[in-house]
Amino acid sequence: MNYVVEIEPSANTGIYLTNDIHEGGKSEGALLIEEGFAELKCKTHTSAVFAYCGFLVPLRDPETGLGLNLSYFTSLSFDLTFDSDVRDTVLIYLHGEEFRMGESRTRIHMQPINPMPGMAHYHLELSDFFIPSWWLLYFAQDQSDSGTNLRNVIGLQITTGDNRTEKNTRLALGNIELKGKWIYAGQLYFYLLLGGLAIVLIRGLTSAFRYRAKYLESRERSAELYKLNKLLSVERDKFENLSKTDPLTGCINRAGARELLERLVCIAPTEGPKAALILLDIDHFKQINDSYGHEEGDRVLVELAAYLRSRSRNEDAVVRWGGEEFAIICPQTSGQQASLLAEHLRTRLPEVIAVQAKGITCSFGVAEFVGSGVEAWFRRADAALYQAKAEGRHRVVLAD
Ligand SMILES: Nc1nc2c(ncn2[C@@H]2O[C@H](COP(=O)(O)OP(=O)(O)OP(=O)(O)O)[C@@H](O)[C@H]2O)c(=O)[nH]1
Repeated sequence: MNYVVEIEPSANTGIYLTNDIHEGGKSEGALLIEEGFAELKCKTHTSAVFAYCGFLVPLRDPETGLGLNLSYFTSLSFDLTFDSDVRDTVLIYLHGEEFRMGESRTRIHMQPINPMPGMAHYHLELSDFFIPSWWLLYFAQDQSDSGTNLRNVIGLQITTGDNRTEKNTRLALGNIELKGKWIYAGQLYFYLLLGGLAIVLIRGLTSAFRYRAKYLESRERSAELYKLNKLLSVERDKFENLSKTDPLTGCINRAGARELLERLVCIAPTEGPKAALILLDIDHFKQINDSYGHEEGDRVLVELAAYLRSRSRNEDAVVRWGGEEFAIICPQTSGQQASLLAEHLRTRLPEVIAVQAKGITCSFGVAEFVGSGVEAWFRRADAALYQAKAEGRHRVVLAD
């Protein structure tokens, strides 16, 4: 992007005449300033000093009041009319004010042009300005002091040139234009680099946020899945338990009992009896159903189951074996001990309210596990029960 400073000669521009009088010369000049141009008529006289006349255009930054920083400027252009008795150059100077070793001085930058007679537009690259050899000779302090410095340019000077004969010259200066860049290439690259880094950073952050959001989403989903699995496993356990529970009485059913018995007989041998099995069957239950109805029969079953559970030990398992038949699995119990428990249950049966009124009795078959498998164990208990029924019911029979 270009930045332009335009100067139109006028009374306000502050253009003034310079000539060699100050250095001891004799050249004469007359300056006329009109709106839009400044005219200089000059008669140069040879003398001991370099003879010249010229314009000096002050350059000031209106905001700071200092000279112009032309470091970022690229060109100087102006309209100039040239008339002279002789062929001559015109010298263009830029005066840079600077401080060195605590002292103020003016660094001169210069570029000659070779004007054609009459009016022409001149365009000069600022990079073509150089420090004249006379300035280096008289003012430069060392080698490092020979470069240009356009950071604080306080004046533009346009003077008659190198032809040292006596001459009459007319110079008319029109519009002056200084063109520059808002930022110079180095800065532009720096800002571009900065912009690039910012884009990379923003992209990185955006990706990081996106990945974090995904991570959080997947974590949330995992948590949901975990909860669902837990729920399913609870439901599965519930169904598994249900499949091993009798829905009417809440006792373990035959499937559950079978699993329990298998586990029991597999336990490593312990001292003393391993287990005993009590089978009990309600006597003439069919008649209960027939007399009081099936629902009342169910109530008897439910209350009897509760009675059996309340009278057996914690480690015993009460099983609804099927229909009106129950089993009690008693770990680490001998046949004798189980018979006593069965006897106890038989005699206390009237405690069951639903049973008492109907004069219900039960028959019991008891068998201790003797080490020849669950089926054989069960058959022995069943045979004892059959015997109890056959011998008149309402009794306990212990298998051999
Ligand atoms: N209310 C009810 N009755 C059942 C249930 N399961 C089986 N029963 C009944 O139990 C009775 C069993 O009758 P039987 O096998 O003849 O035996 P019993 O009448 O008890 O005679 P004994 O066992 O020889 O003393 C049948 O009438 C079945 O309908 C049940 O869940 N509820």
